[in-house]
Amino acid sequence: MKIFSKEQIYKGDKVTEEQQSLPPSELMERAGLQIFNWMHLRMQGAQVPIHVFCGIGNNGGDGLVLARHLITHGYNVEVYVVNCGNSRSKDFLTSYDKVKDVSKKWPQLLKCETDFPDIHRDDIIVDAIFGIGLNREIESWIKALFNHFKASSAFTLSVDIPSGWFTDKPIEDNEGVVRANYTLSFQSPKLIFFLPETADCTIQWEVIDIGIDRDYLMTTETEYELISKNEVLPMYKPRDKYAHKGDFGHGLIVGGSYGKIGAVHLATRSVLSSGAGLTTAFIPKCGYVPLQTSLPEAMVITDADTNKITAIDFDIKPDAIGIGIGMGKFPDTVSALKAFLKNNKAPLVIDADALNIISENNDLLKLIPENSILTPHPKELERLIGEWSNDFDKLKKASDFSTKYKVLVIIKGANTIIVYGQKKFISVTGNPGMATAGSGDVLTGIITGLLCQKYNPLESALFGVYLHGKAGDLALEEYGYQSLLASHIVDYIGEAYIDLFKQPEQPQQEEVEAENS
Ligand SMILES: NC(=O)C1=CN([C@@H]2O[C@H](COP(=O)(O)OP(=O)(O)OC[C@H]3O[C@@H](n4cnc5c(N)ncnc54)[C@H](O)[C@@H]3O)[C@@H](O)[C@H]2O)[C@@H](O)CC1
Ligand SMILES: Nc1ncnc2c1ncn2[C@@H]1O[C@H](COP(=O)(O)OP(=O)(O)O)[C@@H](O)[C@H]1O
Ligand SMILES: [K+]
Repeated sequence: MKIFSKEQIYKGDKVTEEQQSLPPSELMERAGLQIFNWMHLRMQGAQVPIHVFCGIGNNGGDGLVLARHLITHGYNVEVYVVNCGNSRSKDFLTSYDKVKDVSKKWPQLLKCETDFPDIHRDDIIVDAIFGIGLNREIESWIKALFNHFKASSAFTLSVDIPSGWFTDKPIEDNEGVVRANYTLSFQSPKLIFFLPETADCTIQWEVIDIGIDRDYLMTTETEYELISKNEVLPMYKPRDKYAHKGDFGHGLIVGGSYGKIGAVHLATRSVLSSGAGLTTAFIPKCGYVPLQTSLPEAMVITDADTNKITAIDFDIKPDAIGIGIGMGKFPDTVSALKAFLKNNKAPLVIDADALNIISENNDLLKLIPENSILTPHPKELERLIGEWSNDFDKLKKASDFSTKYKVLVIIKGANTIIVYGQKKFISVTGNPGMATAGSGDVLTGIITGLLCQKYNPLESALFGVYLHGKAGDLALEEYGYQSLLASHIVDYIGEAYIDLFKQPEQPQQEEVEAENS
């Protein structure tokens, strides 16, 4: 699903109005009606007090359309206009007049703190004060209004975007914003729903379709895209009945040191479980017996050294290599990585200590093959690209890094972001149960396994991050947040593949008949 920028949304409105020859404020009518339908479906006429707070731009206009429908359907509604200036939008004024057609009560004008209404914790707040048009700091009395919402603990439904948040830059005052329980976002979600510093703007969100021109939506390239099942399903490569293991490539995991052979086990098993035909681990000698015993499907090649990697020599021809897991940064290992990068021709997934070594030896960056996949967690990313001032700055720096060195950067986190030059993909699979030792090693293994099977680097990164998160989500159902282990994620890679082809559950015929009767 594409995430449109504010500028693209405004352009989409214009194109739609032209293409569909819409009368003025028709899109606002659609927006307000859709929000009403959403509420009506859930509230079924319940007389809970609903406080609709409207700004004076089009977001406020949407709020007024909603309020009008709530009033005509007999809901218990109070409408307020948050008077923060004189530049009321044309469509706002049209909606304002229409509210007066259906109610004798004028919307209450709020101008300062003494005007604030009482809000009970069981009431509902609709926040239609600022939308994507917010363009400057908010006055302090409006921030006080936002705090009044918060203090009430009432359920807060935000229209399009919680008020006070910008679509493309951080907020300056952490207190001067609305934090919504639910946000109904028009046509596409907002980027801020997915970034660590801003995701608490809303607990849940949903996209509302207001019929923006389909061609425009299809043909407009966006900087950000959400990745879920719909996006990865077309990448899946089905298996031919007569396929043999030679068709699915040979994956190599290079890593491990004394006490960290388990990490290699997890990654190697993930290469196998994601579908590679053959898999080899290159490790120090100390890992030979444990790995051969615990993972009979894998082959093992050892370094000359017992405890660490000192020279990455092998006589196999891997189709993809995942390197860095549990490897340490011993001087001999640093030299081994340098020598390896100079000679290597295979596609790479670079993780953990290999990333840390590269961060400390910038001259190695130019040795990384084009389209290699780097999988840093935030601390490793900082070592690579330097400090950032906020999430937007982080994404810009990561994009510049990806463009400069022609590599893919996977920023791991609650919502993992795959950076491919200036384009960014956000994966929404995964859960906090995966914040556990070794889960990153599993991701490296999965992506290496996909590269082996001739998924191209971008597909491997997107599909790999999706499968990893999905396997974690499925494993969660069995183990719960606390007991989920990285090896459980590996166990569920197969279920994650199978789930690709499961349809959402359809209601049984009897249920449909009961609903219709
Ligand atoms: N395709 C879409 O997504 C559509 C969006 N619509 C709505 O239109 C909204 C955008 O409308 P607008 O562009 O009018 O913008 P907003 O309604 O977000 O607000 C802009 C108004 O607030 C003022 N303002 C901005 N920052 C302020 C501040 N800090 N303090 C006081 N006043 C401030 C502006 O001068 C302007 O008058 C969307 O968020 C959405 O709710 C719909 O009405 C139609 C279709
Ligand atoms: N709260 C979370 N929600 C979703 N995924 C998470 C969360 N915390 C961690 N993960 C995922 O778990 C993995 C952790 O990787 P990493 O930090 O490298 O762990 P390790 O080094 O222990 O293997 C990443 O893929 C990350 O996206
Ligand atoms: K809003």
